[in-house]
Amino acid sequence: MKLHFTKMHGAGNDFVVIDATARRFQPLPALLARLSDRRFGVGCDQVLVVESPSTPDVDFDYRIFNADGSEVGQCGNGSRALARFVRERGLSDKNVIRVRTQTSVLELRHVDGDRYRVDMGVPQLEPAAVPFAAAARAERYTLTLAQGTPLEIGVASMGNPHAVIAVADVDTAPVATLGMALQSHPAFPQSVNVGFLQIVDPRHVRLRVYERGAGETLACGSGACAAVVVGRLWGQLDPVVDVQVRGGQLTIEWAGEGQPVLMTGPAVTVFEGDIEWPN
Ligand SMILES: N[C@H](CCC[C@H](N)C(=O)O)C(=O)O
Repeated sequence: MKLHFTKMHGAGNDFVVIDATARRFQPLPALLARLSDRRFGVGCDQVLVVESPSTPDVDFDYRIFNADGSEVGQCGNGSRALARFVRERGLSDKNVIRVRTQTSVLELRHVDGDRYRVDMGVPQLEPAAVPFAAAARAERYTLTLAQGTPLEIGVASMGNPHAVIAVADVDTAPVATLGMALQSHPAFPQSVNVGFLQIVDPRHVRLRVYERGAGETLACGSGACAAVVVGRLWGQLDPVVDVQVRGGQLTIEWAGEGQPVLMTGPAVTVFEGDIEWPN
């Protein structure tokens, strides 16, 4: 069987996108590995599957699989890629489309050129909703790492779990070391995406993210949203922030508690292809 796919990226966070609106896609582990593996397969951070809606309140269902095969409930950069994918393939004639993931309903729209805008929903800040083991909600938590080092973090969910660490310089931050340490920390029962946030000024930040199930990516949309939410809760960021990531730039807007986070950024189609796969 020939499986058609589209290779896309959002600020360097890259995806293999499958149109499963007309034909069901079976997310077999070996097939996901073939699509994700950068040497033995196509290669991407996440595989995105677009399906016909399971409920009338949305236009599409949207499944997200990390490079390690784990299925998750949010992918911000991926949602912009999905908006472009739907537009380019004429899967909808609407200007604003609603998509459902395992954990969220998102609203997507084309802005201009390569730029798309996503309503990422209201961030969840209660520890149990992340999930994160803490007695009560706080703006800052202190975790003790294996070697006894205390670490101060912010925590938020955008439909997927995020920890945010303030650093003086993202270029020298111990992204992989601390990222892996937090991902295996018992306080995060479903692991976590770990953001390293350098605040340049209240309107400009730099960010690197060590993602759950993918390692460090060149951009993480939900990570950029979580970092701005935490930075605003710390009283250090404006309502509109430009987030410089290694693969480009995202603009994140958050008016405050109880309000949705809006993310604007690029989505690019790189190429299309087919792989042979036994059906
Ligand atoms: N790259 C994605 C995040 C994927 C989420 C995944 N790493 C997880 O939650 O496990 C983004 O732009 O939001």
